[in-house]
Amino acid sequence: MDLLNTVRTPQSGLSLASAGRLESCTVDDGGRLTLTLTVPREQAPALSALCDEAAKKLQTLPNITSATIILTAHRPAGAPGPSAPAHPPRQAGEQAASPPNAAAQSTGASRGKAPSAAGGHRPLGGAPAAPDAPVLPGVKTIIAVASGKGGVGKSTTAVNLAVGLGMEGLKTGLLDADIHGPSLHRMLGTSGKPEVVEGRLQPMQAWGIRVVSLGMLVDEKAAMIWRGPMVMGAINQLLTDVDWGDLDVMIVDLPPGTGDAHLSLTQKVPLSGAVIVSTPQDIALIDARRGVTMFEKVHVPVLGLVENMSYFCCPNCGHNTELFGHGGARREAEAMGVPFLGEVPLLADIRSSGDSGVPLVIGAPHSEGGKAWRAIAHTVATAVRAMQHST
Ligand SMILES: Nc1ncnc2c1ncn2[C@@H]1O[C@H](COP(=O)(O)OP(=O)(O)OP(=O)(O)O)[C@@H](O)[C@H]1O
Repeated sequence: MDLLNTVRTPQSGLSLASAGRLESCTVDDGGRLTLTLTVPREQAPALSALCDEAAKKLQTLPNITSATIILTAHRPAGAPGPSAPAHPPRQAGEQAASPPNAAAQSTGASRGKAPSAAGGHRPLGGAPAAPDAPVLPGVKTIIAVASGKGGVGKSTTAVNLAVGLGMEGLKTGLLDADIHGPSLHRMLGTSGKPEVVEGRLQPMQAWGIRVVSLGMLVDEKAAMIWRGPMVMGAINQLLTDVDWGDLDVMIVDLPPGTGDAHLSLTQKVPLSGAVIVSTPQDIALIDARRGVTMFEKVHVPVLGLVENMSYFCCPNCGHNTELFGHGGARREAEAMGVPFLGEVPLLADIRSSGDSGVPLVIGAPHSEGGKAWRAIAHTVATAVRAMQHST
């Protein structure tokens, strides 16, 4: 905080330490420091201009290899709506996550839809939102991949589905909105940071698709402790500050459950459909049912349920063991009147493909898991094409 106090605005002499409240401070094993500060909304533009210099000062601390400052802004008392990140994460000496004028862009409203009374975002300064301007004008279809419960293979499904859709000939993007546990960059084997061109983040390319994950931009430990408004602001930025270009379909990997990210996404973009992933286990299915109900409430059609970890096929003897039961998701889909998209077995090569950064549909397309996911991708591609022809 002493170091932050040495960097002040020329006009009013404000510093990040004097005007901001420290929310969190983490240092990872590599010496990467991430500070999160809440600042008064009206001072956010002036204070965000100090972040680069302040981050450079922090980098001079012993054992610190890089420093990132994240500002979140409070609305003035009485103003409607939540607070939101005041500018994208900024690292000393790095441009990747800090497009110029980001304070005005970061809450996305300059290109986004009008803020809704239920918690939409406003720009921190600059032009007001264009009421009906679409957020992703070049993206024809947006599909969310969700699960009621964590660890059921939602991200693995999102990756193989997105790459599989690319293999089906659709121009595909993948947005990692699993803010508290972004993992897609690892599953796709991307490294380094996305470039910034003319103030807009460029998606990275992997296995024929475009991808952006918060894991490419900030320290994962910092994102894990973000609260609701910060999560919503970060998702807004990943939608509006990224140059997604023209896409046939965008897959959005949501966090597990039915929380802030889901709300933010459904308010911000017109979702064409949702794919829900579950294991056959009862407890996972109860949560999957909640997910289906949530999407139905916000009028997003559920394209179907995927049963992951459906059975374990022993690589030695070929015997199938139904570790979490079997067929539960198919029965649940029938009971809820939503399509069943297919079952994917529990296989060691699925786990290792996630760790190696080569999705199974690429690395072993003819394996049992590869075939299962290609079939699911084919069904979703058919649904996407049908939706596009009907509009
Ligand atoms: N069918 C499968 N067979 C073997 N391993 C799998 C399978 N599906 C997923 N896994 C492994 O299980 C772990 C969790 O998967 P994944 O990260 O996709 O789950 P998730 O639902 O996205 O979790 P969370 O939402 O909590 O981040 C990963 O290590 C992944 O490789």
